Amino acid sequence: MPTRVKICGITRPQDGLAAAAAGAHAIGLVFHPASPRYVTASQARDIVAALPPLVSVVGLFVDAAEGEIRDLLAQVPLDLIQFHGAEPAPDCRRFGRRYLKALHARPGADLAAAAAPYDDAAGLLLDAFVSGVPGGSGQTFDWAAVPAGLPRPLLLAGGLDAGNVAMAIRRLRPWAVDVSSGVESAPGVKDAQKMGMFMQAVREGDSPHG
Ligand SMILES: O=C(O)c1ccccc1N[C@@H]1O[C@H](COP(=O)(O)O)[C@@H](O)[C@H]1O
Repeated sequence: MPTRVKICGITRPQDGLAAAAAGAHAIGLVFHPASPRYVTASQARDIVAALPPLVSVVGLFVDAAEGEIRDLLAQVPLDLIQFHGAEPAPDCRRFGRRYLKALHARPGADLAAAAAPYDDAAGLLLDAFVSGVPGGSGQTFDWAAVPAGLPRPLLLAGGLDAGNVAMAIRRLRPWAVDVSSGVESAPGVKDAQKMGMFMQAVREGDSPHG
């Protein structure tokens, strides 16, 4: 099965289109105001409207208030919600939507234990832990910390780029990889060439001859 790719932190319709043209299966929209990739509901709607069909749209929140998330869900057609903070499982479930739960690979963390409560998640996304930065840090983490038997499909994130993603895929065989800063020319501005090179590297990681 080819590794799925989510390109996160799309802020402009042309970047969403370029991600889809490069072959991304999903794009991520960041609804965390402190992020350089933050988009409003209106910007998000414009990005979604420009996308071709069959590209999934993931809305990313970091410890957002329930009302804020409900408000967004009413305004923007999202396929999945990504919870990228310290949201407990009941808070992720209460919207009745498919969700991804991000877990941060703090040194020494027991990721299998951290994952256990999210047994109804559509997927578990593992990202680097960087103090004070919830995500989009461009930092990798020690892939040896990834547990063998996660209860849900693994989405690998954290500092991926065209130079390391093939190695990550060969080593961990994740269901999907998720990239943000590794395919940018500046924070929040995606680079079509880097996205193309990333997709090519994913194919190399998937290839038995790679
Ligand atoms: O992208 C962001 O700005 C962001 C902000 C807050 C939480 C999560 C965020 N992005 C997620 O972080 C991972 C890793 O990013 P990177 O590739 O290391 O830059 C990314 O895949 C997003 O899902």
